[in-house]
Amino acid sequence: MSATSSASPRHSMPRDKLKFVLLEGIHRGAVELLKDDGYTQVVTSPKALAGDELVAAIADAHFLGIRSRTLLTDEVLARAPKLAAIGAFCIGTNQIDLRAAMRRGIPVFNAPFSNTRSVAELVIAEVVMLLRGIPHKNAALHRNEWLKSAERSFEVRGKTLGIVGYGHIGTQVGVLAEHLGMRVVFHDIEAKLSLGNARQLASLSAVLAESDVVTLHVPETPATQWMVGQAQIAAMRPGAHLINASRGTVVDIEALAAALESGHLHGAAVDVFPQEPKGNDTSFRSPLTHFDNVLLTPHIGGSTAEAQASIGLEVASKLLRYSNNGSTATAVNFPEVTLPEHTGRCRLLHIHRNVPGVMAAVNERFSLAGINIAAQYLRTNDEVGYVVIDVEADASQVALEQMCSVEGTIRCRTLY
Ligand SMILES: NC(=O)c1ccc[n+]([C@@H]2O[C@H](COP(=O)([O-])OP(=O)(O)OC[C@H]3O[C@@H](n4cnc5c(N)ncnc54)[C@H](O)[C@@H]3O)[C@@H](O)[C@H]2O)c1
Ligand SMILES: O=C(O)[C@H](O)COP(=O)(O)O
Repeated sequence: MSATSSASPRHSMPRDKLKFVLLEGIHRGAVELLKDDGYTQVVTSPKALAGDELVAAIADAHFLGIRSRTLLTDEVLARAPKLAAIGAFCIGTNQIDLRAAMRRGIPVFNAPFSNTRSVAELVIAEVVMLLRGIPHKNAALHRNEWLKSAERSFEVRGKTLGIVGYGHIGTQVGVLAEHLGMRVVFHDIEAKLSLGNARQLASLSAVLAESDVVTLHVPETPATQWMVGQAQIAAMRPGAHLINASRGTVVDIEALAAALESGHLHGAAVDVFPQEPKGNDTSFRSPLTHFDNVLLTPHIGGSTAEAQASIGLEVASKLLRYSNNGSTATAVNFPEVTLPEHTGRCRLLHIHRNVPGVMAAVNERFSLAGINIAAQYLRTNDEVGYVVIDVEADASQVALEQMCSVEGTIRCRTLY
Protein backbone atom coordinates (compact mmCIF):
# COMPACT_ATOMS: atom_id res chain seq x y z
CA MET A 1 0.00 0.00 0.00
CA SER A 2 1.11 3.54 -0.46
CA ALA A 3 -0.53 6.71 0.75
CA THR A 4 0.62 9.40 -1.64
CA SER A 5 -0.17 12.93 -2.69
CA SER A 6 -1.09 13.67 -6.28
CA ALA A 7 2.47 14.89 -6.84
CA SER A 8 4.08 11.52 -6.21
CA PRO A 9 1.95 8.53 -7.09
CA ARG A 10 3.58 5.25 -6.12
CA HIS A 11 2.75 1.59 -6.26
CA SER A 12 1.85 -0.60 -3.35
CA MET A 13 4.44 -0.90 -0.65
CA PRO A 14 5.27 -4.30 0.74
CA ARG A 15 3.67 -4.88 4.13
CA ASP A 16 7.02 -5.04 5.87
CA LYS A 17 7.78 -1.49 4.73
CA LEU A 18 4.68 -0.07 6.38
CA LYS A 19 5.13 1.21 9.91
CA PHE A 20 2.59 0.87 12.70
CA VAL A 21 3.09 2.93 15.85
CA LEU A 22 0.99 1.79 18.82
CA LEU A 23 1.01 3.99 21.92
CA GLU A 24 -0.53 3.78 25.40
CA GLY A 25 0.07 0.09 26.07
CA ILE A 26 -2.23 -1.26 23.37
CA HIS A 27 -2.83 -4.97 23.92
CA ARG A 28 -0.18 -7.37 22.58
CA GLY A 29 -2.92 -9.21 20.67
CA ALA A 30 -3.01 -6.26 18.27
CA VAL A 31 0.74 -6.47 17.72
CA GLU A 32 0.54 -10.22 17.08
CA LEU A 33 -2.33 -9.83 14.63
CA LEU A 34 -0.44 -7.21 12.62
CA LYS A 35 2.78 -9.21 12.58
CA ASP A 36 0.99 -12.41 11.61
CA ASP A 37 -0.38 -10.51 8.62
CA GLY A 38 3.11 -9.54 7.47
CA TYR A 39 3.35 -6.07 9.03
CA THR A 40 6.64 -6.57 10.80
CA GLN A 41 7.33 -2.93 11.63
CA VAL A 42 5.25 -2.41 14.76
CA VAL A 43 6.66 0.08 17.26
CA THR A 44 5.00 0.19 20.68
CA SER A 45 5.08 2.48 23.70
CA PRO A 46 3.47 1.86 27.10
CA LYS A 47 2.45 5.48 27.53
CA ALA A 48 0.86 8.42 25.79
CA LEU A 49 3.22 10.84 24.05
CA ALA A 50 2.88 14.57 23.54
CA GLY A 51 4.73 17.48 21.93
CA ASP A 52 8.04 16.78 20.18
CA GLU A 53 8.12 13.19 21.43
CA LEU A 54 4.80 12.45 19.74
CA VAL A 55 5.77 14.22 16.52
CA ALA A 56 9.06 12.29 16.36
CA ALA A 57 7.32 8.99 17.02
CA ILE A 58 4.77 9.35 14.22
CA ALA A 59 6.84 11.31 11.65
CA ASP A 60 7.23 8.25 9.40
CA ALA A 61 4.27 6.17 10.62
CA HIS A 62 1.72 4.84 8.13
CA PHE A 63 -0.69 3.70 10.84
CA LEU A 64 -1.11 5.02 14.37
CA GLY A 65 -2.85 3.40 17.33
CA ILE A 66 -3.70 5.40 20.45
CA ARG A 67 -6.05 5.24 23.43
CA SER A 68 -7.76 8.12 25.24
CA ARG A 69 -4.77 10.22 26.28
CA THR A 70 -2.87 11.00 23.07
CA LEU A 71 -4.03 14.30 21.65
CA LEU A 72 -4.00 14.35 17.86
CA THR A 73 -4.50 17.94 16.77
CA ASP A 74 -4.37 19.23 13.20
CA GLU A 75 -0.85 20.52 13.92
CA VAL A 76 0.29 17.08 15.02
CA LEU A 77 -1.35 15.40 12.00
CA ALA A 78 0.36 17.90 9.70
CA ARG A 79 3.70 16.53 10.92
CA ALA A 80 2.81 12.93 10.03
CA PRO A 81 2.68 13.10 6.22
CA LYS A 82 2.61 9.34 5.65
CA LEU A 83 -0.23 8.65 8.05
CA ALA A 84 -2.94 6.64 6.26
CA ALA A 85 -5.23 5.70 9.15
CA ILE A 86 -5.65 6.05 12.91
CA GLY A 87 -6.95 3.45 15.31
CA ALA A 88 -8.47 4.68 18.59
CA PHE A 89 -8.16 1.53 20.71
CA CYS A 90 -11.02 2.71 22.94
CA ILE A 91 -14.54 4.15 22.62
CA GLY A 92 -13.95 7.90 22.89
CA THR A 93 -12.53 9.77 19.89
CA ASN A 94 -12.66 13.27 21.38
CA GLN A 95 -8.85 13.25 21.68
CA ILE A 96 -8.57 13.33 17.87
CA ASP A 97 -9.37 16.26 15.60
CA LEU A 98 -11.63 14.08 13.48
CA ARG A 99 -12.43 16.74 10.89
CA ALA A 100 -8.77 17.59 10.40
CA ALA A 101 -7.99 13.91 9.95
CA MET A 102 -10.79 13.57 7.40
CA ARG A 103 -9.57 16.59 5.44
CA ARG A 104 -6.13 15.01 5.32
CA GLY A 105 -7.66 11.80 3.99
CA ILE A 106 -7.10 9.83 7.20
CA PRO A 107 -9.95 7.58 8.37
CA VAL A 108 -10.25 6.98 12.12
CA PHE A 109 -11.50 3.68 13.53
CA ASN A 110 -12.46 2.88 17.13
CA ALA A 111 -13.96 0.08 19.23
CA PRO A 112 -17.47 1.33 19.96
CA PHE A 113 -18.50 -1.33 22.48
CA SER A 114 -15.62 -3.65 23.35
CA ASN A 115 -15.21 -2.16 26.83
CA THR A 116 -18.86 -1.27 27.46
CA ARG A 117 -19.50 -4.15 29.83
CA SER A 118 -16.31 -3.45 31.80
CA VAL A 119 -17.39 0.14 32.49
CA ALA A 120 -20.91 -0.94 33.38
CA GLU A 121 -19.67 -3.53 35.88
CA LEU A 122 -17.37 -1.01 37.56
CA VAL A 123 -20.19 1.51 37.85
CA ILE A 124 -22.54 -1.04 39.39
CA ALA A 125 -19.87 -2.01 41.92
CA GLU A 126 -19.42 1.67 42.74
CA VAL A 127 -23.16 2.17 43.25
CA VAL A 128 -23.15 -0.62 45.85
CA MET A 129 -19.97 0.63 47.53
CA LEU A 130 -21.14 4.23 47.71
CA LEU A 131 -24.59 3.45 49.10
CA ARG A 132 -22.98 1.28 51.80
CA GLY A 133 -20.47 4.03 52.68
CA ILE A 134 -17.62 1.61 52.04
CA PRO A 135 -15.01 4.10 50.73
CA HIS A 136 -15.12 5.99 54.01
CA LYS A 137 -15.12 2.88 56.22
CA ASN A 138 -12.33 1.29 54.20
CA ALA A 139 -10.15 4.41 54.44
CA ALA A 140 -10.78 4.63 58.20
CA LEU A 141 -9.87 1.01 58.79
CA HIS A 142 -6.61 1.51 56.89
CA ARG A 143 -5.91 4.10 59.58
CA ASN A 144 -6.82 1.57 62.31
CA GLU A 145 -10.21 3.24 62.96
CA TRP A 146 -13.09 0.76 63.60
CA LEU A 147 -16.36 2.24 62.24
CA LYS A 148 -18.90 -0.55 62.77
CA SER A 149 -22.16 1.27 62.14
CA ALA A 150 -25.24 1.21 59.92
CA GLU A 151 -25.29 4.98 59.70
CA ARG A 152 -25.42 6.18 56.06
CA SER A 153 -25.36 2.58 54.89
CA PHE A 154 -28.12 1.53 52.51
CA GLU A 155 -29.19 -1.33 50.27
CA VAL A 156 -29.39 -0.45 46.60
CA ARG A 157 -32.70 -2.26 46.27
CA GLY A 158 -35.52 0.25 45.82
CA LYS A 159 -33.15 3.21 45.32
CA THR A 160 -33.20 5.34 42.20
CA LEU A 161 -30.33 5.39 39.76
CA GLY A 162 -30.20 8.37 37.39
CA ILE A 163 -28.31 7.76 34.16
CA VAL A 164 -27.17 10.72 32.08
CA GLY A 165 -26.38 9.53 28.55
CA TYR A 166 -28.40 6.39 27.79
CA GLY A 167 -26.17 4.92 25.09
CA HIS A 168 -24.20 1.68 25.04
CA ILE A 169 -22.83 2.02 28.57
CA GLY A 170 -25.82 3.81 30.07
CA THR A 171 -28.25 1.11 28.93
CA GLN A 172 -26.02 -1.71 30.23
CA VAL A 173 -25.75 0.03 33.60
CA GLY A 174 -29.53 0.42 33.67
CA VAL A 175 -30.18 -3.26 32.95
CA LEU A 176 -27.72 -4.42 35.61
CA ALA A 177 -29.11 -1.93 38.15
CA GLU A 178 -32.65 -3.20 37.62
CA HIS A 179 -31.42 -6.74 38.30
CA LEU A 180 -30.37 -5.43 41.71
CA GLY A 181 -33.84 -4.02 42.27
CA MET A 182 -33.08 -0.38 41.53
CA ARG A 183 -35.45 2.05 39.86
CA VAL A 184 -33.82 3.54 36.77
CA VAL A 185 -34.47 6.96 35.28
CA PHE A 186 -32.42 8.58 32.56
CA HIS A 187 -31.75 11.70 30.54
CA ASP A 188 -30.54 11.72 26.95
CA ILE A 189 -30.67 14.35 24.23
CA GLU A 190 -32.21 11.74 21.95
CA ALA A 191 -35.49 9.88 22.44
CA LYS A 192 -34.37 6.40 23.47
CA LEU A 193 -35.92 2.97 23.73
CA SER A 194 -36.12 2.31 27.47
CA LEU A 195 -34.88 -1.12 28.49
CA GLY A 196 -36.72 -2.95 31.26
CA ASN A 197 -38.66 -0.50 33.40
CA ALA A 198 -36.28 2.43 32.89
CA ARG A 199 -37.98 5.79 32.35
CA GLN A 200 -36.69 8.64 30.22
CA LEU A 201 -37.32 11.92 32.05
CA ALA A 202 -37.88 15.25 30.37
CA SER A 203 -34.72 16.97 31.54
CA LEU A 204 -31.39 16.62 33.25
CA SER A 205 -32.76 18.48 36.27
CA ALA A 206 -35.61 15.99 36.62
CA VAL A 207 -33.08 13.13 36.77
CA LEU A 208 -30.89 15.00 39.24
CA ALA A 209 -33.85 15.71 41.51
CA GLU A 210 -35.12 12.13 41.54
CA SER A 211 -31.95 10.08 41.92
CA ASP A 212 -30.10 8.65 44.89
CA VAL A 213 -27.12 8.01 42.63
CA VAL A 214 -26.40 9.86 39.38
CA THR A 215 -24.04 8.25 36.88
CA LEU A 216 -22.70 10.03 33.79
CA HIS A 217 -22.23 8.30 30.43
CA VAL A 218 -22.11 11.08 27.86
CA PRO A 219 -19.34 11.63 25.32
CA GLU A 220 -17.11 14.69 25.49
CA THR A 221 -18.73 17.31 23.27
CA PRO A 222 -19.11 21.10 23.52
CA ALA A 223 -22.56 20.48 25.09
CA THR A 224 -21.30 18.09 27.77
CA GLN A 225 -18.30 20.15 28.80
CA TRP A 226 -18.78 21.07 32.49
CA MET A 227 -22.45 20.01 32.18
CA VAL A 228 -22.43 19.03 35.85
CA GLY A 229 -21.37 22.11 37.79
CA GLN A 230 -22.41 23.93 40.94
CA ALA A 231 -26.06 24.43 39.89
CA GLN A 232 -26.56 20.82 38.79
CA ILE A 233 -24.94 19.42 41.94
CA ALA A 234 -27.12 21.70 44.06
CA ALA A 235 -30.14 20.25 42.23
CA MET A 236 -29.20 16.72 43.36
CA ARG A 237 -30.88 15.25 46.42
CA PRO A 238 -29.15 15.95 49.74
CA GLY A 239 -27.10 12.86 50.57
CA ALA A 240 -26.98 11.67 46.94
CA HIS A 241 -23.91 10.27 45.17
CA LEU A 242 -22.29 11.14 41.85
CA ILE A 243 -20.38 8.78 39.55
CA ASN A 244 -18.34 9.96 36.59
CA ALA A 245 -16.75 7.37 34.30
CA SER A 246 -17.36 9.36 31.10
CA ARG A 247 -14.88 12.18 30.51
CA GLY A 248 -13.09 14.42 32.99
CA THR A 249 -14.41 17.60 31.42
CA VAL A 250 -18.04 16.70 32.13
CA VAL A 251 -17.87 17.50 35.86
CA ASP A 252 -16.62 20.67 37.54
CA ILE A 253 -14.30 19.08 40.09
CA GLU A 254 -14.15 22.17 42.30
CA ALA A 255 -17.95 22.23 42.55
CA LEU A 256 -17.98 18.52 43.37
CA ALA A 257 -15.33 19.00 46.05
CA ALA A 258 -17.35 21.87 47.57
CA ALA A 259 -20.51 19.70 47.69
CA LEU A 260 -18.59 16.89 49.40
CA GLU A 261 -17.04 19.35 51.84
CA SER A 262 -20.44 20.81 52.75
CA GLY A 263 -21.95 17.33 53.11
CA HIS A 264 -24.60 18.00 50.43
CA LEU A 265 -23.31 14.91 48.60
CA HIS A 266 -22.45 11.84 50.64
CA GLY A 267 -19.97 10.39 48.20
CA ALA A 268 -18.69 10.13 44.67
CA ALA A 269 -16.78 7.80 42.37
CA VAL A 270 -14.58 9.39 39.75
CA ASP A 271 -12.62 7.53 37.05
CA VAL A 272 -11.85 10.39 34.66
CA PHE A 273 -10.27 13.78 35.27
CA PRO A 274 -9.80 17.07 33.43
CA GLN A 275 -6.04 16.50 33.46
CA GLU A 276 -4.77 12.94 33.52
CA PRO A 277 -1.15 11.78 33.80
CA LYS A 278 0.35 10.58 30.50
CA GLY A 279 1.75 7.44 32.11
CA ASN A 280 2.09 5.48 35.33
CA ASP A 281 5.38 7.19 36.19
CA THR A 282 3.68 10.59 36.65
CA SER A 283 2.06 11.62 39.92
CA PHE A 284 -1.61 12.57 40.18
CA ARG A 285 -3.12 15.53 42.00
CA SER A 286 -6.78 16.44 42.53
CA PRO A 287 -8.85 18.22 45.18
CA LEU A 288 -10.76 14.94 45.49
CA THR A 289 -7.87 13.00 47.04
CA HIS A 290 -8.71 14.81 50.26
CA PHE A 291 -12.03 12.93 50.72
CA ASP A 292 -12.40 9.46 52.24
CA ASN A 293 -15.89 9.12 50.78
CA VAL A 294 -14.71 9.38 47.18
CA LEU A 295 -13.68 6.34 45.18
CA LEU A 296 -10.90 7.41 42.83
CA THR A 297 -9.77 5.20 39.97
CA PRO A 298 -7.12 6.04 37.34
CA HIS A 299 -9.32 5.96 34.21
CA ILE A 300 -9.61 2.19 34.30
CA GLY A 301 -13.32 1.84 33.48
CA GLY A 302 -12.42 -0.01 30.30
CA SER A 303 -9.20 -1.55 31.57
CA THR A 304 -9.99 -5.21 31.96
CA ALA A 305 -8.17 -8.13 30.37
CA GLU A 306 -11.29 -9.03 28.40
CA ALA A 307 -11.94 -5.53 27.09
CA GLN A 308 -8.34 -4.77 26.17
CA ALA A 309 -7.86 -8.07 24.34
CA SER A 310 -11.09 -7.56 22.46
CA ILE A 311 -10.32 -3.92 21.59
CA GLY A 312 -6.82 -4.86 20.41
CA LEU A 313 -8.20 -7.37 17.92
CA GLU A 314 -11.15 -5.24 16.84
CA VAL A 315 -9.25 -2.07 16.01
CA ALA A 316 -6.18 -3.83 14.58
CA SER A 317 -8.55 -5.79 12.30
CA LYS A 318 -10.14 -2.56 11.10
CA LEU A 319 -6.73 -1.08 10.31
CA LEU A 320 -5.72 -4.26 8.49
CA ARG A 321 -8.93 -4.28 6.52
CA TYR A 322 -8.33 -0.70 5.42
CA SER A 323 -4.73 -1.42 4.52
CA ASN A 324 -5.36 -4.70 2.71
CA ASN A 325 -8.81 -4.19 1.24
CA GLY A 326 -9.58 -0.44 1.36
CA SER A 327 -12.73 -0.82 3.47
CA THR A 328 -13.64 2.19 5.61
CA ALA A 329 -16.70 0.48 7.15
CA THR A 330 -17.30 1.80 10.71
CA ALA A 331 -14.84 4.70 10.34
CA VAL A 332 -16.03 7.49 12.63
CA ASN A 333 -15.00 10.44 10.46
CA PHE A 334 -15.08 9.22 6.90
CA PRO A 335 -17.33 8.12 4.04
CA GLU A 336 -17.92 4.42 4.69
CA VAL A 337 -17.15 2.10 1.79
CA THR A 338 -17.59 -1.64 2.33
CA LEU A 339 -15.78 -3.67 -0.29
CA PRO A 340 -15.66 -7.24 -1.60
CA GLU A 341 -12.33 -9.00 -2.15
CA HIS A 342 -10.51 -7.94 -5.29
CA THR A 343 -8.65 -11.13 -6.18
CA GLY A 344 -6.93 -11.01 -9.56
CA ARG A 345 -7.43 -7.30 -10.09
CA CYS A 346 -5.71 -4.12 -9.01
CA ARG A 347 -7.62 -1.91 -6.59
CA LEU A 348 -7.15 1.86 -6.66
CA LEU A 349 -8.20 4.05 -3.75
CA HIS A 350 -8.78 7.74 -4.25
CA ILE A 351 -9.64 10.25 -1.54
CA HIS A 352 -10.59 13.64 -2.86
CA ARG A 353 -12.23 16.92 -1.98
CA ASN A 354 -15.94 16.60 -2.67
CA VAL A 355 -16.11 19.29 -5.34
CA PRO A 356 -17.86 19.11 -8.71
CA GLY A 357 -15.97 17.42 -11.51
CA VAL A 358 -13.61 15.08 -9.66
CA MET A 359 -15.38 11.85 -10.54
CA ALA A 360 -16.04 13.05 -14.08
CA ALA A 361 -12.32 13.77 -14.46
CA VAL A 362 -11.31 10.35 -13.09
CA ASN A 363 -13.69 8.51 -15.42
CA GLU A 364 -12.74 10.63 -18.42
CA ARG A 365 -9.03 9.98 -17.89
CA PHE A 366 -9.59 6.27 -17.57
CA SER A 367 -11.66 6.31 -20.72
CA LEU A 368 -9.06 8.26 -22.72
CA ALA A 369 -6.30 5.92 -21.48
CA GLY A 370 -8.39 2.89 -22.52
CA ILE A 371 -8.59 1.54 -18.96
CA ASN A 372 -11.60 -0.66 -18.30
CA ILE A 373 -13.23 -0.13 -14.89
CA ALA A 374 -14.23 -3.52 -13.54
CA ALA A 375 -15.94 -2.14 -10.44
CA GLN A 376 -16.35 1.25 -8.80
CA TYR A 377 -17.53 2.13 -5.27
CA LEU A 378 -18.09 5.71 -4.20
CA ARG A 379 -19.18 7.33 -0.96
CA THR A 380 -19.06 11.02 -0.13
CA ASN A 381 -19.82 13.35 2.71
CA ASP A 382 -20.03 17.17 2.71
CA GLU A 383 -16.30 17.60 2.27
CA VAL A 384 -14.64 14.41 1.17
CA GLY A 385 -15.22 11.72 -1.42
CA TYR A 386 -13.74 8.22 -1.33
CA VAL A 387 -13.82 6.20 -4.52
CA VAL A 388 -12.46 2.69 -4.94
CA ILE A 389 -11.86 1.42 -8.47
CA ASP A 390 -10.90 -2.10 -9.53
CA VAL A 391 -9.01 -2.39 -12.84
CA GLU A 392 -7.12 -5.16 -14.61
CA ALA A 393 -3.68 -5.61 -13.04
CA ASP A 394 -1.74 -4.68 -16.20
CA ALA A 395 -3.43 -1.25 -16.28
CA SER A 396 -2.58 -0.40 -12.69
CA GLN A 397 0.42 1.88 -13.17
CA VAL A 398 -1.22 4.09 -15.80
CA ALA A 399 -4.49 4.12 -13.87
CA LEU A 400 -2.79 5.21 -10.68
CA GLU A 401 -0.93 8.01 -12.44
CA GLN A 402 -4.10 9.23 -14.15
CA MET A 403 -6.12 9.10 -10.97
CA CYS A 404 -3.56 10.74 -8.70
CA SER A 405 -3.12 13.76 -10.97
CA VAL A 406 -6.81 14.70 -10.92
CA GLU A 407 -7.45 18.13 -9.45
CA GLY A 408 -8.93 17.78 -5.94
CA THR A 409 -6.98 14.62 -5.01
CA ILE A 410 -6.12 14.41 -1.31
CA ARG A 411 -4.56 10.94 -1.33
CA CYS A 412 -4.41 7.98 -3.63
CA ARG A 413 -2.95 4.54 -3.41
CA THR A 414 -3.15 1.13 -4.92
CA LEU A 415 -3.67 -2.37 -3.55
CA TYR A 416 -2.82 -5.67 -5.17
N1 LIG B 1 -13.98 5.42 31.94
C1 LIG B 1 -13.68 4.71 30.88
O1 LIG B 1 -12.70 3.98 30.86
C2 LIG B 1 -14.56 4.79 29.67
C3 LIG B 1 -14.69 3.67 28.86
C4 LIG B 1 -15.52 3.74 27.74
C5 LIG B 1 -16.16 4.91 27.45
N2 LIG B 1 -16.00 6.01 28.23
C6 LIG B 1 -16.71 7.26 27.95
O2 LIG B 1 -18.09 7.00 28.01
C7 LIG B 1 -18.73 7.70 26.97
C8 LIG B 1 -20.04 7.03 26.64
O3 LIG B 1 -19.79 5.79 26.04
P1 LIG B 1 -20.94 5.00 25.26
O4 LIG B 1 -20.28 3.87 24.60
O5 LIG B 1 -22.08 4.74 26.15
O6 LIG B 1 -21.34 6.09 24.18
P2 LIG B 1 -22.69 6.14 23.34
O7 LIG B 1 -22.40 7.03 22.19
O8 LIG B 1 -23.20 4.77 23.07
O9 LIG B 1 -23.72 6.86 24.32
C9 LIG B 1 -23.65 8.20 24.67
C10 LIG B 1 -25.06 8.71 24.91
O10 LIG B 1 -24.97 10.05 25.39
C11 LIG B 1 -26.00 10.80 24.77
N3 LIG B 1 -25.66 12.21 24.83
C12 LIG B 1 -24.78 12.89 24.04
N4 LIG B 1 -24.75 14.18 24.41
C13 LIG B 1 -25.60 14.32 25.45
C14 LIG B 1 -25.99 15.41 26.26
N5 LIG B 1 -25.48 16.62 26.06
N6 LIG B 1 -26.89 15.19 27.23
C15 LIG B 1 -27.42 13.95 27.44
N7 LIG B 1 -27.08 12.87 26.69
C16 LIG B 1 -26.19 13.06 25.71
C17 LIG B 1 -26.09 10.23 23.37
O11 LIG B 1 -27.31 10.54 22.74
C18 LIG B 1 -25.90 8.74 23.65
O12 LIG B 1 -27.13 8.11 23.87
C19 LIG B 1 -17.71 7.65 25.84
O13 LIG B 1 -17.90 8.69 24.92
C20 LIG B 1 -16.40 7.79 26.56
O14 LIG B 1 -16.07 9.15 26.65
C21 LIG B 1 -15.22 5.96 29.35
O1 LIG C 1 -12.94 5.94 25.58
C1 LIG C 1 -12.72 4.90 26.17
O2 LIG C 1 -12.91 3.77 25.67
C2 LIG C 1 -12.26 4.95 27.59
O3 LIG C 1 -12.11 6.23 28.06
C3 LIG C 1 -11.07 4.10 27.86
O4 LIG C 1 -9.93 4.74 27.42
P1 LIG C 1 -8.51 4.03 27.62
O5 LIG C 1 -8.36 3.03 26.53
O6 LIG C 1 -7.50 5.11 27.52
O7 LIG C 1 -8.52 3.37 28.95
